[in-house]
Amino acid sequence: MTSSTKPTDKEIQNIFNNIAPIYDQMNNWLSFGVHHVWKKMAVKWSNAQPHHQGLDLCCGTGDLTFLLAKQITHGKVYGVDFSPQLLAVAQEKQQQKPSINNITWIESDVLTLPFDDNTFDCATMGYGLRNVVDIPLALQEIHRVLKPNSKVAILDFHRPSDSLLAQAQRWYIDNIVVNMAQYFGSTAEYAYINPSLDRFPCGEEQIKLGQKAGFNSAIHYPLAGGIMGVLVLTK
Ligand SMILES: C/C(=C\Cc1cc(O)c2ccccc2c1O)CCC[C@H](C)CCC[C@H](C)CCCC(C)C
Ligand SMILES: C[S@@+](CC[C@H](N)C(=O)[O-])C[C@H]1O[C@@H](n2cnc3c(N)ncnc32)[C@H](O)[C@@H]1O
Repeated sequence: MTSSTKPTDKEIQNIFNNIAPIYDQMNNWLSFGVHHVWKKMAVKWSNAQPHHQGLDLCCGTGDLTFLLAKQITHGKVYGVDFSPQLLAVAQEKQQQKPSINNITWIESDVLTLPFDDNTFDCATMGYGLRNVVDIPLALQEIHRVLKPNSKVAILDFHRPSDSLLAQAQRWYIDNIVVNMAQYFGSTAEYAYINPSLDRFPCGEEQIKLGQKAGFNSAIHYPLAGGIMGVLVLTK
């Protein structure tokens, strides 16, 4: 895989399996802990309520799944990911959280979700949409499994419209992020972020894709000056 070619499903899976042991620590260091705030905002925008059935797509090590589960005190939450190594970290983390007992972890590709139509009252996806090999299909699947009027909040990197900030973001990822990853022997895995962001549709395009997938409402909220964003889709 060269940095400009789009990786296959298997290559994406390998990237995340490889970085499982350092994934959480790197996110905390690189974002100075701020990714937890962005994740809380995504849960709020998903409109999760105590009796809901919730779904966290591309759940990885489960940060968003745990936040959803805290909000959904009387319902069930499903965390879905195709990386067994990241799911294992999520399950280890759950053992340190005995009060959270409403999560089911599922190893699956989010492009073929193992759920019936109209199952979920709310959903989240953190840093997943940019990584799936077929974004329109992922949005169609989310639309299929959500109940009518339910929301999904999709958090991901975004290129800011301010060109100086966009350059600073690119520099930060190519230098700080990749150099820190090099220390752990994971250069290639983190060097993949910038090209994946170059290919990722901007907020306006994401809104159109959401509408095309059948959602009644689509809003994109820029975060931190537009270096991140949350796409909120309502079925
Ligand atoms: C939450 C973070 C990363 C998630 C993440 C997403 C991916 O798609 C990956 C793919 C492959 C490997 C790893 C990942 C991955 O970890 C961390 C976000 C950190 C960002 C670089 C944002 C940092 C913002 C800071 C507040 C600094 C701002 C710097 C400025 C723009 C100069
Ligand atoms: C950057 S991580 C995000 C993890 C977590 N949601 C978070 O916010 O920290 C991206 C995740 O998407 C998962 N992923 C990518 N494509 C997927 C697919 N087609 N099906 C299931 N999981 C996928 C990866 O395994 C990885 O766990």
